[in-house]
Amino acid sequence: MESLQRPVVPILGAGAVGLSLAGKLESVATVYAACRPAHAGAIRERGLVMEGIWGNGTVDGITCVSGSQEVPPGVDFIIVTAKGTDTRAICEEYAAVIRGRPVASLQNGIGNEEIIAGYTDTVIGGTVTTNFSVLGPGHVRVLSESAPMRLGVWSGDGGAALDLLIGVIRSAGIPVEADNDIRSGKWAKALLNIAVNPICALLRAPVEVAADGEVRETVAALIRETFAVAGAEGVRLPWATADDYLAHLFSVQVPDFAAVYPSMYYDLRRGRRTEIDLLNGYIACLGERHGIETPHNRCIAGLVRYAEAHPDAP
Ligand SMILES: NC(=O)C1=CN([C@@H]2O[C@H](COP(=O)(O)OP(=O)(O)OC[C@H]3O[C@@H](n4cnc5c(N)ncnc54)[C@H](OP(=O)(O)O)[C@@H]3O)[C@@H](O)[C@H]2O)C=CC1
Ligand SMILES: CC(C)(CO)C(=O)C(=O)O
Repeated sequence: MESLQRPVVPILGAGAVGLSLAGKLESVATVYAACRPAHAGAIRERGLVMEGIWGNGTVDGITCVSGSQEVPPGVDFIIVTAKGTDTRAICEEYAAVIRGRPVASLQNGIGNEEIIAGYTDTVIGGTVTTNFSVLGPGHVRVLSESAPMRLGVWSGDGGAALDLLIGVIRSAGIPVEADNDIRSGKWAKALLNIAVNPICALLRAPVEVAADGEVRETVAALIRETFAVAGAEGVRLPWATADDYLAHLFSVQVPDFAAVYPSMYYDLRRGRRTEIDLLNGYIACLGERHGIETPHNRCIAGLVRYAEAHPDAP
C-alpha cells in the first residue's frame, strides 16, 4: 500500500517547530504544511531553508496549504505544532482533515491534547526538547537537542498509529522514544518551560540566565510550587522531588540550552500571545483549586500577561 511506504502527513501550524519537522519528514513522507502566507510564498518560490543540527540546505517538495480543502482525504496522521493559544482555532479550521484520523501534538504546556480530543478519537501526546527558531519566511534553524522526542497514546486505540508515527519520525533521522505515560511526560517537559520560558522572555536573555545568582532562586521557587501542584493532581513526575529535578535542570538542561532563546521569548518580541496560561498560569490556577500557594507562578504569569498587553513598552 503506497501510504504505508510514503505516509501523508499534514502539519498544522507550521512555524519554527512545524517547518523544521516538515523539512526533516519530507525525505520519508508526503508533507502538507499549514502555514502562514509569508512562509508559503517563500517555500513555493525556493523551498524551505534549514540550518543547524537537523541539516543545512534547501528542502523542496513540501506542499504549503491554507485550508482543509487543499489536503487530500485519508491522511495517515496529523501533527499539530501551532501555539497552544491557537489549538482550538486550527482544529476547527482543519476539522474535516482531523476527523477519524490519529492526531499528535508536539506542543508545550498542559491542555492541548484535551482540546484535540474534541475533534478525533485517537490523540497522541508528544514532547520535543530541541530548540527551533524562525529566521525569516520559509527559513528555520534547529539547535540544541537535549532529549529524544517522546510520543505516547493520549486517548483512543492509538497503538498502531503510535508505531507508525514513531517509525516515520525515526526513519527521518529524528531521535524519538515511546512514552507509556505521556500525561506525566507532558508535565515533565513543562517543568523546563515553566522554569525558563517566562524568565527568558521577560529578561530578553538566553536560557543561561536561569542559572544566574540573581535569578536561580526564583526558578527554584517556580519548580517547587509546580511539584506541589503536580502532587495534588496525582501526576507522577520522573523526579521524586523538586530538588532532584532542579539538579537535572541546572546540570543538564540549562547547559544544553545555554545560548538559545525559548519560544516565549520570540512570542513577546513579535507581539504575539504567549502560552503562559498553559504553563505558569495553569499552575497558579490549579494551585488555587487545590488550596496550594503559588505566588511565584502567579507573579510571573501576571508579568508576562502585562508584557503581552504592552508590546510597545520600552
Ligand atoms: N520553538 C521551540 O524551540 C519549541 C517550541 N515548542 C512548542 O511547539 C509549539 C510551536 O512552537 P513554535 O514552532 O516555536 O511556534 P511558531 O509561532 O514559530 O509556529 C506556529 C506557527 O503556526 C502558525 N499558525 C497558527 N495558526 C495557524 C493557522 N490557522 N493556519 C496556519 N498557520 C497557523 C503561526 O502563525 P502566527 O504566528 O502568524 O499566528 C506560526 O507561524 C508551541 O507549543 C511551543 O511551545 C516545543 C519545543 C521547542
Ligand atoms: C526546550 C525549549 C526551551 C527549547 O527552546 C522549548 O521548549 C521552548 O523554546 O519552548
